Parts: sequence; C-alpha cells; structure tokens
Amino acid sequence: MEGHESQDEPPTKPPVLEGPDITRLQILFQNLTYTVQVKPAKKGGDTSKSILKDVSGVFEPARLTAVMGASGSGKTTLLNVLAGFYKAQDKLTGDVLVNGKAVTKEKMRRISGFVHQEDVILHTMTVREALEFAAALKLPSSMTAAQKSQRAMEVAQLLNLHKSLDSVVGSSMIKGISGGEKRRLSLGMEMVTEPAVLFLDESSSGLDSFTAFKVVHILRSVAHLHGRTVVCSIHQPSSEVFHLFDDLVVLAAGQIIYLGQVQDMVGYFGALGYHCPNYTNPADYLFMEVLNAPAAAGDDTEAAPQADGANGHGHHLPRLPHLPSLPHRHGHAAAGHDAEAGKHAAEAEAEAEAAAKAALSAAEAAHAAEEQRIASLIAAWDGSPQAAALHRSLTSRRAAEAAGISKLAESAVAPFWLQAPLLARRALLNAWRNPLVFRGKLAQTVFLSLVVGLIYLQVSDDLAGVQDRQGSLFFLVVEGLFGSVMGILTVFGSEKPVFQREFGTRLYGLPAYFISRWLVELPSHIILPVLFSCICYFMIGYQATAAHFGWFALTMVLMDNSGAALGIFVSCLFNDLSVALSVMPMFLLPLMVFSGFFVNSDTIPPYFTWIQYISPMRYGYIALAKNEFAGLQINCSPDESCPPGYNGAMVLANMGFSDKGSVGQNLGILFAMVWALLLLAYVALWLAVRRLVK
Ligand SMILES: Nc1ncnc2c1ncn2[C@@H]1O[C@H](COP(=O)(O)OP(=O)(O)OP(=O)(O)O)[C@@H](O)[C@H]1O
Repeated sequence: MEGHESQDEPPTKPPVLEGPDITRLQILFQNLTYTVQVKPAKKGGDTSKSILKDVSGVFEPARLTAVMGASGSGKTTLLNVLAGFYKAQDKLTGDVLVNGKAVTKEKMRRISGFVHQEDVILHTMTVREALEFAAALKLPSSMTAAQKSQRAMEVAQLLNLHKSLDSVVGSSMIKGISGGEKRRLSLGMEMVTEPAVLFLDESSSGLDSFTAFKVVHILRSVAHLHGRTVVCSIHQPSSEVFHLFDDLVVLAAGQIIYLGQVQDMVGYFGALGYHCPNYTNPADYLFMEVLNAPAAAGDDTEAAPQADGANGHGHHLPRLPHLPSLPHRHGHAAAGHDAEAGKHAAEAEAEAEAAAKAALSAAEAAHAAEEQRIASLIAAWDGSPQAAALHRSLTSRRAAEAAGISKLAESAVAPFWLQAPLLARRALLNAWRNPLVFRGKLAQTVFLSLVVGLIYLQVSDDLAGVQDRQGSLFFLVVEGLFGSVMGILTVFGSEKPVFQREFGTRLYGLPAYFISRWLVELPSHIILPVLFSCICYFMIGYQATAAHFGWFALTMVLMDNSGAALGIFVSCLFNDLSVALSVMPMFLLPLMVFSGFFVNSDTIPPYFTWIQYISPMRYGYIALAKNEFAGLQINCSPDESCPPGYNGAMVLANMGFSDKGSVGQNLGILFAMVWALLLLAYVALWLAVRRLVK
C-alpha cells in the first residue's frame, strides 16, 4: 500500500511537517486473535468468544485508512486492541509492532489518540473550555498557557467549532451543542496534540454529508501533511468521503476479507464475482452487494453475486415466504355457531402455523447460506495473491532493522500540580453551572432543620423532654448522614463515566481528580451542616452555651462528611448508579440500627457487636448525647415517676453511653472514619478504573 497515491491526488509525495521524521509510526499487526470471556448461554456452554481471528495487516504513516465492515464485524474491537484498550483478563495473541518494535499497550496509549464511538464530555463545559482543558493537560509543559490556548482555538477553527465556542456541551436535560458538534469536539480534544497515531471509531456518524466530508478531509490533511497514521472505522461513507481514504481494511466476522488501497477494492471483489453496477458509490456496493447480498435483504430477483458461482459465491438465498393473514376469529364467532366457519378458521390457523414454520426454517437456511458466503469471502482473501504479498511484506519488515519509537511521539502527561488546579476549577464551574444541585441541598437543609425545629420546639426539662432530646438527636444524626450520602451518590455517580473516559485516555491521574474533587465538594459539607445547626439547635432549645453549640455543629459537620465519604465509596464500588442507589439502604440500615438508639449498646447480640464499631452514626449519636445530657438538670413533673436525683448523667448511663468516651474522643473517631472512608473510596475508584490503564 505504501507509496501509492489515491485517485484524487496529484502523484506527488505529500508535504510533511518540519520536524523529526521518527514521529511517523507504522503499525503492523500479525496473527491477532482476541478472545473475551462471556457468560455461556446455557449451562456448560462455551465461556470464551473470539472476536478477532488471526487478523494481520499494516497501517502506514502519512496515510488515511478506513476500517469497514458490517455491524458486529469487529471494527471497534480491532481499533481498541491496537490502541491498547482491552481488559487484562481477555486473551490477545499475535503481535503488534510499531516501527518494527513490539509495544506494550501502555506505550500504545502514550503514542496514540482515540476518539470513541460515544461522546462522553462533561456536559457543563463550553466548547472553548473543553478544548482548552485538553490542550492544557496534553500539550508539553514547554508550551506557555497562551500557546496552548491558541492551539485549542486553531483546532476549533479547523473543525468549524469557532461559532459555538461559548455554548455548553449539554445533556439530555440541558440543551447544548448539536450531536455533530459534539462529535467534532471529541475529535478536537484528541487533535490538539496531533498524536502520532489517531484512531477514530465511527468518526463521521451523526454528521451531515458535508460536515462528514469536511471532517474526513481534515483527517486526510493530518495524515498527509503531518505524517500521522490515521485509522477510522466508518459506516457507509458517501462516495466523496470514501475516496478521501487511501487504504481500506474490510472485516467480516472478525476476519479480514480485504486489505489494500481504496481504489483496488472494487476490482478485487469484482474478480470474485461481485460486480459493482455503474454509477454506484463503492462504499454502498461494498455494504449492499458484498457484505450483505441483496437476496439476504429479501430481494431474490437479483441475488448477488451475478457471477457464475465458480468461486463458490453464487448462492441464491431462499426467499422468505409471505405469511397468510390470520382469520378473524371474533368475526366468525359473532356470526353465530356456524360449524362450517369454525372448520375454515381451524384450517386457516393450521395453514398459518405451517407458513410460520416454513418462514422460520427459510430464515435459518438464509442465515446459514449467508454465513457460508462470508466464509468463502474470508477463504478467498486468505488464498489471494494480495494476502500472500501482504504476509511476505510483513515478514520482511519484521526482519528489517527496527526504527523504534522516538520519545517525541509520546504524548505529554501534565504533572499533578497542573492537573489538580485545572480539575478543581472545572469542578467548581460544574457546580456553579448546576445551581439546582446546590439550591436543592440548601432547600433541603433549611426545610428539614425547620421541620425538626418545629416538631421538637423548645423541649421541656422533664422526663418527656428527655425522650424528645433522645429522639431529636438521633433524627439529626440520621439526617446528617443520609442527606449527604444520597446527594453525593447521584452527583458523583453521574460524573463517573466522564472520569473513566478521561482517565482512560490518560488526560489526568486519579490523585489529582480525587483530591481536587473532594476539595471542591468540602465547603458545602461544612456550610450546610453549620446552617442546619444554627436553625434547629436554638429552636429545639438544647443547652444554650457556645461550647455546647460548637460541639453540636462540629458533630453535624463530621456526620455530613462521613455521609459524603460513604456515598463516594459506594458509588465507586458499583459501576451502575441505579445499582449503587438500590444497595445503599443495605449499607445504611445496619449502621443505623446499631447506632445505640434502637438497641442499647450493652444488649446488642454478640455476633452483631462489630457493626456498632463501624457505624459513624453511633459515634455521632454518642457525641451529641454526651454533649446534651452531661450536666443537664432534669426537673420531673409530679405525674412522672423519676428515680430520685434523676439527671443527665443517669440518662447517659441508661443509654449505655457512660463509658463510651468523651465528646472529643467520639468526634476524633468520627474524623478518622471520614478519612478511612475516603481512603476506601479512593481504593474502590482505583480498582474500578485500573483495568483502563493495566
Ligand atoms: N467484551 C465483549 N464481550 C462479548 N462480546 C463482545 C465484547 N466485545 C465485543 N463483542 C462482540 O464482538 C462483536 C464485534 O464487536 P465490535 O464492537 O468490534 O463490532 P463493530 O464492527 O465495531 O460493530 P458496530 O459497527 O455495530 O459498532 C460483536 O458481536 C460484539 O457483540
């Protein structure tokens, strides 16, 4: 394939960027077989599925290559495997060489950019911010901030995004840029660095034909003018777009059926008996005549191929029979008990059943014939002189001295001190542009503090007041934890896909993300519980000293923070937000039951005692109870039967809290628990994303 010009180019060597030529990378893959582990359809069934089978080929630098094939043929998998995005537990055999040297998947990720099929971009960012964010993190630190920003704007101009620079990306809830603009933005975020190798999965899907042409034209320039290796999987491009590509790989059932120059494809399949009608888009011909024969689409008048079948490809697929219409049962029944009509109905029903069975077996036969036809296309490629030449060239290239990969081809990774502020700024902007989240939390804080304040308004200092104090303190502890768990679980869980995508493309590391994200979250987990305390503390009428209020507010802050840390932990444990939400009660209820309110801590069954020690609610409740009851005078009313000298210390003894440490000690444990939960959340997040970088 190397050295040939495509049809619409003058036969001159395309100009290249000034600079070291070693950034040109050739990707060679030989005998690649990729097998994933799957759940067997039935007991004892096969647990592995081969998605790529013995695939060999080469992607050249300074050339634009298209990977085509029917849906499910393995295009995405081939790109993912070559770019190093596959799970460690899946099995990959064969070789991937870059400039003649074997590379690890980590290295592959460092030298390549990948535009995935789905666009996952933080929805509150504007186009400008998203491009500048990628530029700031990916471009080398030798460039100034102004240069990086300028580069981002150049890419915006190139991709025709300059008119939407200040529009937000948007989501299903917030209207933002169009699907096509989102596609181009994803491409732009990868293109800011112009990686030596660029993989694009469905680069033009969702784009109108003119924009698709423009985007592919840009990719062609990136390949030709800048010497990059650009590989795109593409579905049914227009004729104009198709001819922008230099080389083509066609996959069917995880195997190659053509690999060569774009303009040779029609001739290759023509020689196999698949003739391309005049004035037909070659890409349409590939899909409609070669990958899916017309007979398979239900048209048996022109079964493909039209050749003699000497190659074994001239199968006429059976036509699907038309189903007879079913008789109107109710019509017959309503016409009376006409036996003749009933007999006709039964016959018609039997006829319909037989026709349905025939249709089913015809469909099965059609499917088998189609599989056979694809198998013959694979065999034809394997036995073709083109494949033999390719294998010879692969072998000789492997034997040649390997040029290796220059350090210049590896994309930069910004240091922590640059990542963290950028991520924190973005998280702040995200929170600012999502005002409903904060307003919702604020409204919840004010509403609940007023409700609890009104329910327990000015508690008395008699025995009934003791019960009210116990109940209200427990309610506050539970509210402090539950409120923040649920809030953060949804926010963090919905942001996780963006983090996973960006982390997978090495935009930033886990420490920078986690620390900046937590620091941005922290102020609201201090301000809101303090506000909550200010409203309800004095309404309820707890001990009115500054020290008592201070300890109370600190407890509420720590309860809120432990809830937030627990929420992050659970959202990191489960990939699916709805699963995380549904299992949350399983975590919370035992922690609540053994916190000391429902079951006296001295009477908890021995096999459950450990739960109380890991319950933040227990330490929060003990701290609040000690803060309120220690030194409290209780004045029982005459109709209450109080023990003589009944006071707060005796209440604490009844609750089993006398020997459970001071307020400060319990808050110390709570503080340590927040950190322990954050550490657990960090580890859970690392475990969830580690496969993306391993
Ligand atoms: N992890 C996996 N587990 C099980 N099956 C998988 C896995 N990954 C891919 N497959 C299957 O392998 C086949 C190829 O998938 P792939 O996504 O590569 O196809 P594709 O050609 O890109 O399809 P499309 O054009 O629809 O995106 C499909 O049948 C798919 O269901």
